[in-house]
Amino acid sequence: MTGDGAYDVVVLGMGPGGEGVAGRLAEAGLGVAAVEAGLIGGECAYWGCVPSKMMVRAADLLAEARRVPGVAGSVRVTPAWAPVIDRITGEGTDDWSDADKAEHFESAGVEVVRGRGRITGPREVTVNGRRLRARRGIVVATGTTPAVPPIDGLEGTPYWTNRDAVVARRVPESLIVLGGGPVGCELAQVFARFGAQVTIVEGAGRLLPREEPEAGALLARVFAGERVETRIGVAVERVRHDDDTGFTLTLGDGRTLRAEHLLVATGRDIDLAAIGAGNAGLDEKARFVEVDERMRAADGVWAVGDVTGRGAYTHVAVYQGRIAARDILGEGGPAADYRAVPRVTFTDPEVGAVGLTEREAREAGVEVRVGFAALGDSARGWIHGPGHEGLVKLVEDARRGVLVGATSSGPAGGEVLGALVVAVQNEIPTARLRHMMYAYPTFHRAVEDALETLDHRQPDINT
Ligand SMILES: Cc1cc2nc3c(=O)[nH]c(=O)nc-3n(C[C@H](O)[C@H](O)[C@H](O)COP(=O)(O)OP(=O)(O)OC[C@H]3O[C@@H](n4cnc5c(N)ncnc54)[C@H](O)[C@@H]3O)c2cc1C
Ligand SMILES: NC(=O)c1ccc[n+]([C@@H]2O[C@H](COP(=O)([O-])OP(=O)(O)OC[C@H]3O[C@@H](n4cnc5c(N)ncnc54)[C@H](O)[C@@H]3O)[C@@H](O)[C@H]2O)c1
Repeated sequence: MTGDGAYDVVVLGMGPGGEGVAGRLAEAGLGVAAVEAGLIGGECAYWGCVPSKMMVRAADLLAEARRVPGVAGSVRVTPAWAPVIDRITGEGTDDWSDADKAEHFESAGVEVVRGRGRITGPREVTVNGRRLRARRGIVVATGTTPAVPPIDGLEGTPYWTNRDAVVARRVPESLIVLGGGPVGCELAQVFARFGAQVTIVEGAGRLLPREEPEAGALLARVFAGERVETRIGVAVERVRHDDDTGFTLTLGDGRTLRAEHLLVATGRDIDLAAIGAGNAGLDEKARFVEVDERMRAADGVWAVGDVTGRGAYTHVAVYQGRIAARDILGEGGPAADYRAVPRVTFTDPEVGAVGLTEREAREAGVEVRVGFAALGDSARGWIHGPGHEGLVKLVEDARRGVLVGATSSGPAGGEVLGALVVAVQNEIPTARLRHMMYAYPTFHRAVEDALETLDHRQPDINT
């Protein structure tokens, strides 16, 4: 707090976005109040990325062990859920305690204010009746909550969201997953690999509908091989639950599905009215907080993270947090650039993607040329054997000769993506990418194979 009883900045919400801003500003000597209604670390640390990726890691180990026969002998695989949930409870989330994080921020000079904050005026946030004034401004970093579709009968049933899935003490015998986006696909495969009979119901025409169709099709094929059923392009009309039979879903095609549990993974909600956004001059009815390239949303208001709608990923929140902090400190530096937002769905195979899909590029008027390689056809894919499913797809702006998007799916799809992010972000000419060496026999050599299929123009390596 500064001498006049005000802070320099009030950060509302301490997920990955808010944490970054608060820490950086306090380090620079500003008086910072950080308001958190739940746990410092937000969705990512306690109910999202960290616990779900611990589950994914465990499930991947089981899958690898099951690939031993025919390649390296035999193993007996006996899945056990207790070590997974123990690891999440202990090492992963400290039993859902943020005491260490709070201490870290307090000792760095941030005043942590517990409670649900509401913007009550320009440069003012009220928490439990206490008014916090901010001389420079407020940073809105309030994230999202699970979206629950208005399906007849769903409300009031004991359905799961990601918050329930990551604390489940046992694996259900059967699970319906509503929504085949990243949350639905990752968790469906985890529970299936631990023995649940899983069915995904996805309203759109394919799994991961925001990604390339080839990626969704690949995942559906792999899931079919693991006995994960997928119902694509179908609506759920009604949900019923009773304690004996569990959940019964009536689908638009008249069929019914039954399972012990239902996981709702149909996206995320943002409620700007609930945080009093209108009192700071923001549009409370908007879907997201509109920000400029410096994360400014209004006079004395910055916003970072999921609430800005620029990609619901931790790395986006952290990136934006750095830019907002620099702006608040008057440090300048590069503005936000979203041409190469990387995204990885941690299924097996992983689905990594960056920039535009082929369709998005065409819709943006780009003269598109596409390159493609199947991982199974590559030397490494063949050597790898079971579990080698994957692909690389490149989207080139043919006029400029640069990549504007790429997808990399495979056992290390997210890691291979790194090179493609560098290429898209830095507009490295595809002619140059063709004349690099790609270590043999890596998965990333499939990028070279995909480049080969773009076309066979005489490359000009001096461009
Ligand atoms: C199951 C799952 C898995 C995911 N996996 C990944 C992944 O592998 N990689 C990845 O990049 N992203 C992943 N994500 C997305 C990632 O979790 C989010 O993008 C990230 O948490 C966004 O950070 P944030 O700071 O914007 O918001 P959040 O993490 O949502 O944090 C917002 C914070 O604000 C607090 N808050 C809200 N309103 C108020 C208020 N009025 N007053 C005080 N405090 C308030 C909340 O309690 C919360 O702590 C995953 C998400 C889910 C659900
Ligand atoms: N690995 C990662 O980086 C990772 C992992 C999980 C989540 N996330 C982030 O969290 C956010 C939320 O993930 P998500 O998967 O919940 O959301 P999403 O919006 O990405 O996907 C939700 C899916 O549910 C479908 N759907 C919506 N309503 C439906 C209905 N009534 N019936 C059937 N299907 C329906 C949609 O078509 C969509 O495919 C994502 O935007 C993602 O960025 C990231």
